Amino acid sequence: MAVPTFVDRVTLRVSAGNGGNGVASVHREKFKPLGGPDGGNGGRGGSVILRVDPDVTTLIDYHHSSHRKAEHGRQGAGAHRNGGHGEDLVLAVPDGTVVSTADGTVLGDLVGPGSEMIVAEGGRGGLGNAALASAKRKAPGFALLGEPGEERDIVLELKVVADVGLVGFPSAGKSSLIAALSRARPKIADYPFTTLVPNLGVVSAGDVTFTVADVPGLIEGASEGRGLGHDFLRHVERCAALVHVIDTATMEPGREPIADLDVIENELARYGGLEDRPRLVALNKIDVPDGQEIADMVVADLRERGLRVFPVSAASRAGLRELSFAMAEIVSAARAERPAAPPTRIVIRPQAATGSGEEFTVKETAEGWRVRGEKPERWVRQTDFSNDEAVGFLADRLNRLGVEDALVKAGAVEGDAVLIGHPDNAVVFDFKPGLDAGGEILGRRGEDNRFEESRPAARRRRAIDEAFTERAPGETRADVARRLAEEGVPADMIEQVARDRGEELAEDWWQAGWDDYDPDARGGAADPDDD
Ligand SMILES: Nc1nc2c(ncn2[C@@H]2O[C@H](COP(=O)(O)OP(=O)(O)OP(=O)(O)O)[C@@H](O)[C@H]2O)c(=O)[nH]1
Ligand SMILES: [Mg+2]
Repeated sequence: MAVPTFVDRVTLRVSAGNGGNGVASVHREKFKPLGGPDGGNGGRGGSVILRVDPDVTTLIDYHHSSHRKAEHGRQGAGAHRNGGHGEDLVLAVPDGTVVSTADGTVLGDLVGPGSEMIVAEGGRGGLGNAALASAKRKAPGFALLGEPGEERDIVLELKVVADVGLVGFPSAGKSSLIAALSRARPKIADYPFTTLVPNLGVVSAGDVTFTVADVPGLIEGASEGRGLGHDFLRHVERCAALVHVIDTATMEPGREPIADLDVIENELARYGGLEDRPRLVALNKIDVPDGQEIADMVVADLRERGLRVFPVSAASRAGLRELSFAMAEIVSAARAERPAAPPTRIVIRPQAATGSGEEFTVKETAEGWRVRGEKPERWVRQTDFSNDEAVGFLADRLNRLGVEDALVKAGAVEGDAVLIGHPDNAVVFDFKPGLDAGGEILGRRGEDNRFEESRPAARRRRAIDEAFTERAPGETRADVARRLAEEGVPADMIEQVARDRGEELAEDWWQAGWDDYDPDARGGAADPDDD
């Protein structure tokens, strides 16, 4: 298999899996008509993860298929069964992949085999009603929805992390050498700056396999950014060893091998930080008669400087074997000396929607009061708005966070629109402040969602009365009473309505089926987001 064209930049859409929904279920058993809530939690959605794989050298796969999705989490079920997690999608990327947003913000730089980065986090699973139970809300008749997985566009860019960097003047034959040593097929031409982005070749010599980067040509002043200097030097920085590629056959005035070497070394020195890299010298183009002559003239001088020098020809392949084995040697030495850096692990956390470190913000807009914040927005996503109790639970959560207080303080009055979330997909509520500070506030536009303390007593009595009247076949009065109690209706109110209707409720009507269920044993912490 030929190494494909080097691809060093690609835009990719990544979609994490949605979290599974939690489930509302009540334990039922023969002779125990009413058990505790036993709805399991939804599973977490799979995340999309980038991981450096040393066997991958290009980003070409992502050109062919540029939208990648992880698996969704599965729903919870009764009997405390939690839904399975969605499988993470792990995408193999080359060492040195830089990840950024479409607008150029760098999110991370993956260097070192095994380094990884979560680029889209799977949605959390929703809690089932078992997990939502508390002393106050003994058997919630609702569960939380799973959250959608993250989705974003990312730009992957390969910044070479090669074992060996080839450095030299433009047209010295760096790309030609890479092509001769490996299966890489970079562009080769007889004009300077043919190579604009680094090429990477995989070279084997004996039992050592290593990567060689062919990078843009270097000229005097490169350390100050002349030519493609800076780009070039940034790539070289990541190489463990350097090979000077020197053109022995150049006709340009003022150019000769030792002067060329000095110019390049001077630029490397001015860029800094490269002093410790071992170096080799390849005197290229000895197939040209003049080139061979010049090489013979300078070899001794260069060796006197303590350099290992290899007269070679990318064209005739003369000297390439010796050069590649010398490269393998210094690569092995460098690897032995510098154990691989521990892999990095980066997680892109979504930006806090408020950007202020506060839990939420309230702003007045033309459409109404806009509430932004990680928690309020997540809670809204988790809410099943077709379930009154679930909406009530949301209202409680928002209250405890202080959203109502903040709205009142900001000047919101009853009937104002309140929008929670991003302008594109906000949920709109009518503001309806509670009578006391701790009272609940929010219902969805046009609905009164609560079946708890908020309802006027008369309406609640009517609802209880209805529940008794509409008793299902086989359901006893005690069953109805227990169901209502589970829904949070105060026991004395149920008893009162039952008495008014002339229904007889046994003394211990509220006990049956509860023996295996102790909400307080769960610490009564119904809301995992409450500290
Ligand atoms: N005769 C001969 N020509 C060579 C040899 N190696 C490279 N060349 C020629 O030199 C020219 C430049 O080669 P490249 O490999 O593109 O040089 P480069 O160093 O990658 O150049 P830039 O990418 O511009 O920095 C091309 O015309 C090659 O054919 C060689 O060993 N012998
Ligand atoms: Mg080149």
